[in-house]
Amino acid sequence: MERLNRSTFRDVIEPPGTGIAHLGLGAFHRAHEAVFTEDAIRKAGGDWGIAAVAPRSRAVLDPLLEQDRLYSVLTLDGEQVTPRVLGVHTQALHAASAPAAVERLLADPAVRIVTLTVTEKAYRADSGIMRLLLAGLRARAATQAPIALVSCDNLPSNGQRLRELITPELDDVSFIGFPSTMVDRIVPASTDATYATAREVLGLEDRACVAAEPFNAWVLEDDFPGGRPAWDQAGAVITDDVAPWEGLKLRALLGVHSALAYLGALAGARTVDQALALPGMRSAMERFIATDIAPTLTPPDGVTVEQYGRSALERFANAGLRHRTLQIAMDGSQKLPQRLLGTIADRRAAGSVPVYATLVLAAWMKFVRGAADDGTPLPLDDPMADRLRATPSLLELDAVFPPGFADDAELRAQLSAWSADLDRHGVVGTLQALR
Ligand SMILES: NC(=O)c1ccc[n+]([C@@H]2O[C@H](COP(=O)([O-])OP(=O)(O)OC[C@H]3O[C@@H](n4cnc5c(N)ncnc54)[C@H](O)[C@@H]3O)[C@@H](O)[C@H]2O)c1
Ligand SMILES: O=P(O)(O)OC[C@@H](O)[C@@H](O)[C@H](O)[C@H](O)CO
Repeated sequence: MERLNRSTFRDVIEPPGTGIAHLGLGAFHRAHEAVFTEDAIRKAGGDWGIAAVAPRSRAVLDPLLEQDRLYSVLTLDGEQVTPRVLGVHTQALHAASAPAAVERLLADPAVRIVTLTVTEKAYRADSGIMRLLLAGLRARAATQAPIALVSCDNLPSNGQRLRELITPELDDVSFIGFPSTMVDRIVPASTDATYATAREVLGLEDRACVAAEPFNAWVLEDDFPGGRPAWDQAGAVITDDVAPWEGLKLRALLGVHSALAYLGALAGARTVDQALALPGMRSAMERFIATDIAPTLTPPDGVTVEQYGRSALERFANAGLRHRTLQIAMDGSQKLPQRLLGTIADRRAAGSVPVYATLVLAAWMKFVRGAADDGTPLPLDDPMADRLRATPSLLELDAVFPPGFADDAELRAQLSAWSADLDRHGVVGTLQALR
């Protein structure tokens, strides 16, 4: 079968120039920012082509280069597949082997935006990608060409987080904007089944394709000193304050996603939709949202947490996505603080013990121990894996847990009760007893 490229597929955009450097050439960027940006260029023009930077692995970079940087996004709605070929990438670079080229890109005044999807664990001044970003910004200081650094990672106040990371390392940040953003589209890692679907629907071999759900959302603060694509004309929401959206997403969507990942993985569910279909799971998740999460959030005007949570559950039920529970379960030590532990801390401060949230925490603790309910080994893919496995009382890890958790007798009692239930009855037995 022929390969997807600019000769085999001609009806595709070719941006007139590069205005964005993107760090983190993973699945998410290809189905989210790239789609918004291509739509914005189609609607309003602009030299906003994207130079994508793969920090370490060449697994996406090489196929993309072989395909003239074209790839498809396969939108999956149950059994229905809608393909779309994107051509918004003007360059693709490898940071690990060509750091000087990336540094030049970041210093280039024509590039006015740097976006990032580098996962939670890369947000440290000493991570390789941050050091490279800092080197590029130091080189850029010579021209002071205005630029926005836009985190598209699932972190609270992600713009502020970047600002706090970057500011102490540079003499001058006056030419840099740090808008916070809320990004939302479920984009599972591609598998052989994804490549097979692409072959079927495109009639071409596409080794850089990604599959995604129909839903796609982006809320951004407007802090772009060098301008930005007309993302608003492509459906993005530009706001003064992203915090209410962020809180909702982190706790009512991602908190529930992680809950399904840990409870599901323990029960032997391979995918999120399978986890949600376990007996008792949906009603437990509805109660987790209504009883534990909702009281901790002030949602944006016109939205209720329960409504938002119900729509999140509908999205998780999309069987076409086959999003693996073990993928979402990765890096729990980096994800749970913003997805779950904030909810627990807020409920404890209000004098309540959040029963469903502590069940999820007990499930993560059992997951860390490495065996499913039927004894099947579970992998612990986490930058703190060694410390997690070596620590007898996880609540004492202050790199993960907020202060006060370790000494909270009521919280400990609820957690022990759930741990005993999970050990004795497994996830399904525990959930069924809740009904
Ligand atoms: N996939 C989704 O559904 C989704 C949705 C919303 C937000 N996000 C955000 O995007 C991030 C990436 O998701 P993805 O699906 O693209 O994952 P992915 O595994 O496909 O890609 C991860 C990217 O991050 C880079 N990376 C990983 N660890 C790094 C490190 N220590 N230093 C520098 N770079 C590193 C990888 O090289 C890769 O380019 C997530 O962590 C999340 O914050 C993902
Ligand atoms: O991408 P991760 O690994 O940080 O988290 C896995 C999922 O929970 C997450 O990617 C969601 O699918 C996404 O954030 C929905 O917008």
